[in-house]
Amino acid sequence: MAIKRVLLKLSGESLSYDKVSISVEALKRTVSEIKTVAGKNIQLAVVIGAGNIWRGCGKFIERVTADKMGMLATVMNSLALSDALKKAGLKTKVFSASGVTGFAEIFNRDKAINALNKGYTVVFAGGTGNPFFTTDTTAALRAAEIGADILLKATQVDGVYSADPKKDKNAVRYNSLTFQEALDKKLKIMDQEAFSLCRESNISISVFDFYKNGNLKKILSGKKIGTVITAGGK
Ligand SMILES: Nc1ncnc2c1ncn2[C@@H]1O[C@H](COP(=O)(O)OP(=O)(O)O)[C@@H](O)[C@H]1O
Ligand SMILES: O=c1ccn([C@@H]2O[C@H](COP(=O)(O)OP(=O)(O)O)[C@@H](O)[C@H]2O)c(=O)[nH]1
Repeated sequence: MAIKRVLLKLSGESLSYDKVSISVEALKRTVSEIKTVAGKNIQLAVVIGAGNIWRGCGKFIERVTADKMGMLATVMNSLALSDALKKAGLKTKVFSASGVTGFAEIFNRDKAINALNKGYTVVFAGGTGNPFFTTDTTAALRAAEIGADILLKATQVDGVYSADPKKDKNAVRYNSLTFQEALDKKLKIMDQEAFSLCRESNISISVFDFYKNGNLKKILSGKKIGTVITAGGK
């Protein structure tokens, strides 16, 4: 099946080189990767996390409040990304899960699909709007809502392994997996909720190393890199 509508999940660290802020150089690099695919027969929606701004707060601040801060931080990242994409010549729209009057339009599925059909790169901010969730689950949710053909999970590792490859040097990489296998093996590359949602909506997930230049384009050109997680067998 030809891929037309894509949900790209970026972690907040894709906008940062020091893991604690937004850096212009990291932002520019992320934008240049997105620019190689957006608008070229591909409808692109992006969910961006906020690990760069938020990580660590949870230890000091009560969970629900910390989660609200995390969601607000995704709004900041989304505004930064959207603005940088505009500077690079793309049309963009930001939709936020919760009302942030004056900053971004509130999420509306029909409006988001309409914008994608008109060639806008759409950025979904504010997570799901609820604490106790992550932006991985947000990505799966929005992918299902907009009827995305695939969810691309951009990470610092080159696929899904039998264990976290940053912690276990004996971890083995999978080329492909089923959702059932990912759930049964409790693979921590994404939340179990995200796997379940994608399985229900039959949306494949591709986990790939976003930090190698050209990988995003390669995946959308059909090159087999990273790990693909699907409903079907290996
Ligand atoms: N089974 C696994 N396979 C691959 N990565 C895993 C696995 N379990 C945990 N991880 C970790 O999950 C991380 C993905 O975290 P995330 O914050 O979403 O993206 P990023 O890679 O940008 O930090 C990887 O960097 C990796 O260290
Ligand atoms: O629906 C959501 C999405 C996000 N968050 C909060 O926002 C933080 C930032 O998102 P995430 O950790 O997914 O960012 P990433 O690791 O992708 O940069 C999360 O940890 C949560 O605290 C939340 O409460 N609900």
